[in-house]
Amino acid sequence: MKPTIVLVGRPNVGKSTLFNRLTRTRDALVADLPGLTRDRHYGIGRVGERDYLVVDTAGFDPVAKVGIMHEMAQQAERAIEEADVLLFLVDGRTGLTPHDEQIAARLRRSGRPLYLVVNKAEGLRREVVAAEFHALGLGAPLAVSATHGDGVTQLVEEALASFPLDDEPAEEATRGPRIAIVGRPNVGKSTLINGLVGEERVIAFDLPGTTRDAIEIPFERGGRHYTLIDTAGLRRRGKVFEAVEKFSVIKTLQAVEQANVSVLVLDAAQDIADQDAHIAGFILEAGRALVVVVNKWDAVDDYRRELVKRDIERKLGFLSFARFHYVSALKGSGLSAVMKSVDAAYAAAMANLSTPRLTRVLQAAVTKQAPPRHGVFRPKLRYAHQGGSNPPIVVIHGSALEHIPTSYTRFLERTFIEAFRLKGTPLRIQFKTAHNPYASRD
Ligand SMILES: Nc1nc2c(ncn2[C@@H]2O[C@H](COP(=O)(O)OP(=O)(O)OP(=O)(O)O)[C@@H](O)[C@H]2O)c(=O)[nH]1
Ligand SMILES: Nc1nc2c(ncn2[C@@H]2O[C@H](COP(=O)(O)OP(=O)(O)OP(=O)(O)O)[C@@H](O)[C@H]2O)c(=O)[nH]1
Repeated sequence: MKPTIVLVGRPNVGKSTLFNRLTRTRDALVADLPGLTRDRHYGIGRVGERDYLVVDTAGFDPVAKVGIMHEMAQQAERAIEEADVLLFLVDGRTGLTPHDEQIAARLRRSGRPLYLVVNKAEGLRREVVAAEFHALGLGAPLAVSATHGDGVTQLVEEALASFPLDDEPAEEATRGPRIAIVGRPNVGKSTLINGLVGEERVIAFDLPGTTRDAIEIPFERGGRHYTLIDTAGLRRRGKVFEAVEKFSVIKTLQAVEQANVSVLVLDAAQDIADQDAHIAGFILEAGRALVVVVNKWDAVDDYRRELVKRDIERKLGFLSFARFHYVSALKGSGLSAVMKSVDAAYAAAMANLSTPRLTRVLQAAVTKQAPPRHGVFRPKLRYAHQGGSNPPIVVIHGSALEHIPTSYTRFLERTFIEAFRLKGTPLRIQFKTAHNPYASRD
């Protein structure tokens, strides 16, 4: 499982700037998708060999007792409790403040691994920085500059040193698709899980009370094996599952990461909210196969149904790669079709794409529509092979490929998805340019 880094600190110390730097490598993957707004607080990142989730607790105001600020404060509190590593940011230019000391006291109480990060340290002398912040009693501060990037790689390496590098889920360990059922509070996730699992055979269900890893529930349906990745601490009472924890964004994201297929549950009785879009965006960023379930279809009339469909089109247009189902988890209607789409999305995410066929499809695409010329450069796409699964990665070799515009990359993605019938999964394209400075000129 990818470790979760949580950024905490008073306003203006540079949390968002550090967050952006820590997640930047991933931005390019999901750039320019119509309708997609990135969640500025939750992201995936990679520095060197290290993959991680990163959470920015910006706006964290522990004094708010009601309303949206209170909600945010609660999620921040949860993030602190669920962090694998806390990075406590202070401002090297303004020095230590009483507010820093209050936050430090709160973080110490959490008992989570904690690193003191002195930001805006470009041009500052290490000894000065160390002396100033030593008083916090949090050990030697790590000096960084979020804007310039100084010290950020060392910071990540040091903070994550104790976590194992390899976090690919062991494919052999479970049979069949690993499914994460996600969505904001009250959309009907537990009801859906019961509809899918409750009546069927649950192969083994133990409660590893202390483990912080997501819990897995293997089950069988229609003679096929699946594993459910739990997001809410499910407990079984008789035949039904109950969620015993409140909604947690971090658990949701970790479950998505660990799954092959995410089932995003939406509530037809309510408008699509930012939080729906953010979870959807995260699934896309993680490259996970997706099935969208619009739940509570029984509770809405035809007029509302039309509105919902239009609302989805407008706000979740970037999910057009996924299949949508309009169901009633409560009445159990539409669930078999959901599972069919889960199977199809899983097959697409794990598909083997042969090199000769990929190359043929690539060449046909280029014949149909050549990549645009960029100044004196005309990108040349020569051959393609598969570079990974879940999501499928297509590696394209050629020259001057760095000049290929995003729109053309999207065209290639669509072409591969159609040719290999990969409905339900995002697909990634990586370009590898041969290092011959003349090869690309014509
Ligand atoms: N000199 C310098 N300025 C920085 C650095 N990192 C951030 N800043 C500046 O500090 C200011 C605050 O940065 P933010 O990233 O918005 O701070 P924040 O902690 O997210 O603030 P809130 O969203 O209010 O919690 C901005 O003007 C940044 O440009 C740094 O490494 N060096
Ligand atoms: N009419 C209707 N109500 C439903 C349906 N599915 C769930 N509900 C109701 O919606 C409410 C929330 O359902 P839950 O399954 O607890 O939702 P959840 O997403 O697990 O909620 P959290 O555990 O808070 O995240 C309950 O009152 C359900 O009975 C449905 O298909 N139709």
